[in-house]
Amino acid sequence: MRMSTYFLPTLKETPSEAQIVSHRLMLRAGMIRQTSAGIYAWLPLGWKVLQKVSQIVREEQDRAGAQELLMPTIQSADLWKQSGRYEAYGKEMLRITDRHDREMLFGPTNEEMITDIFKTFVKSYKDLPKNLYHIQWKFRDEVRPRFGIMRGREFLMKDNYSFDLDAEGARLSYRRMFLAYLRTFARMGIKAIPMRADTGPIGGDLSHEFIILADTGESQVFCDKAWLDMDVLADNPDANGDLKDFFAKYTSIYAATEEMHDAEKAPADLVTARGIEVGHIFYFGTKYSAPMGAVVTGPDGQPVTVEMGSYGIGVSRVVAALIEASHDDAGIIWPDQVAPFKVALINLKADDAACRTTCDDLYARLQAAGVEVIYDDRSERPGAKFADMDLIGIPWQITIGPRGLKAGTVELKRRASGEKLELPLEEALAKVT
Ligand SMILES: Nc1ncnc2c1ncn2[C@@H]1O[C@H](COS(=O)(=O)NC(=O)[C@@H](N)CS)[C@@H](O)[C@H]1O
Repeated sequence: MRMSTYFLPTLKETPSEAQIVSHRLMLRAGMIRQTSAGIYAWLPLGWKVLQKVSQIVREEQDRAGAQELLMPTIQSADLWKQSGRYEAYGKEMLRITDRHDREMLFGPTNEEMITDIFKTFVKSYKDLPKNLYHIQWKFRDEVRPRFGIMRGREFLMKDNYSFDLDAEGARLSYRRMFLAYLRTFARMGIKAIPMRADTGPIGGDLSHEFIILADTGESQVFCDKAWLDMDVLADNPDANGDLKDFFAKYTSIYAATEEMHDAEKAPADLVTARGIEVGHIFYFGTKYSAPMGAVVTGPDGQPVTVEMGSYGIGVSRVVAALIEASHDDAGIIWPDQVAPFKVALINLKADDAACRTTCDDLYARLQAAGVEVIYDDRSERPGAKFADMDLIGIPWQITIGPRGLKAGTVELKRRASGEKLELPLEEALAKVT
């Protein structure tokens, strides 16, 4: 992508309405545009990151045996009347009446809808377990949307729903999702700590929130210092096993949200911090399958009400949480795994023929090698180019200028460390491909 044509409306000033760093940087980096309270358009740079985050979520769901589908955003109120949540959900639910005066709503979550779909088609225990997910926009009419997309009203969520014959099976599904969540966030280059949590309006009696430690987090959390050095990707339990040892290990290291914190049980090495909830998983048994009649024929021929759980990740919130966890005064520092581009190619002198030819060739070679590159070919001052690339957080910068060309070198900079190397173009190319 060439900066001279890219729709990237970066801002020089810090928007006054932005109170936390991720909101400020997402606006300044031209990633989002508020269209109304708590509702945002995702501009090209932001959309690229959102898709990368979604793809890692998708890969780990598929790896855990979940199956992707897509449910609509608009739902019939009838489903919510069956489960008894229509009134209980309260003002956060956006209620709509269609032209035939049918009561509809913009879905804040999909337990009822997925249970209705499941029960229509699954009649026998032989078809269990099932774990179905989608990545879909949700609407929650938050009384005070704030912090940009961190607490929005329309937001992107990956939500799973598991169906099992009995509680033991449902707890295995829960452990499989627990592993998938630890892997998902670790693959994005962030540390999300699973904490025993309250179940709230979703319900049930077993629940964990996955919390990223960040000074601007909305929740107060407590955890054993051991969590800070944990490398879950080094742990590779047999995903087809019962995961009991794995689950016991990671739930025995103290971590609790404020509601669940118990000072008596806290370890000596206790970390108290602010946290951002990026995921929340629940086991809630027959809370929805009973009132909605999701029943299968059991092994003995008798009817069995299926046992369920649901598992959510705030995909759009993760983008903001990534920035909260990884930025500096110059701007965003994207982990390689989710960066919108891998290389920023900066031409210091756009009107210098030799620089332009060398940059155009390198741009073509990087693209041919499948490297995602953003090429600053504008006639801007060098300082403005460096500032923009630092702001939008591209992991590698390759800078080409007249002096370097004469010396036969380019400058390669690693955004995260700030380390700069002067080296031959071929060596720089080798480092980023
Ligand atoms: N207003 C919001 N803005 C952005 N993300 C949100 C918002 N509300 C919730 N989320 C994200 O969505 C995740 C799941 O939401 S939840 O309410 O905890 N769980 C559910 O809705 C379950 N149905 C999971 S399938 C949260 O962990 C959080 O990361």
